Amino acid sequence: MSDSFSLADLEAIVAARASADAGASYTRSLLDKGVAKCAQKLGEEAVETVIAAVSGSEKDLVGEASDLLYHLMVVLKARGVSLADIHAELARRTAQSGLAEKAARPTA
Ligand SMILES: N=c1c2ncn([C@@H]3O[C@H](COP(=O)(O)OP(=O)(O)OP(=O)(O)O)[C@@H](O)[C@H]3O)c2ncn1[C@@H]1O[C@H](COP(=O)(O)O)[C@@H](O)[C@H]1O
Repeated sequence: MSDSFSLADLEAIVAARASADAGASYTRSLLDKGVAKCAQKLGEEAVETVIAAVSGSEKDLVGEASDLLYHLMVVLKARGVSLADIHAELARRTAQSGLAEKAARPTA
């Protein structure tokens, strides 16, 4: 299972749980609170991931990064953005290196 588990599987789980009973699903209860609450949780998990990256163990980082990706999938669901949208944007960016993109930005 874990060898083949992907973000697409997590996206499908989040989509399925969005219509589950709120009392039986953390995902549904979070979505019911609205996008601002989902985004707040994403921000908290991002900070916890940063702390784990700087001073936690590898196990801590794996755990916090997993929480972060789950909460990102919930926020994308709350906003109606699909993983396919993200894949398309990432694919578009492969045409240019990050450094070239940074250099081409208009100066403020
Ligand atoms: N991957 C996850 C996942 N990662 C983290 N979490 C939950 O995210 C929450 C965040 O952790 P916190 O310590 O901030 O929790 P908390 O303080 O209780 O949260 P709040 O009360 O502030 O919302 C915890 O309750 C975790 O269990 C997740 N909940 C669900 N999933 C996936 O979603 C599936 C469906 O879950 P349900 O929607 O609950 O059925 C699960 O089988 C998993 O595959």
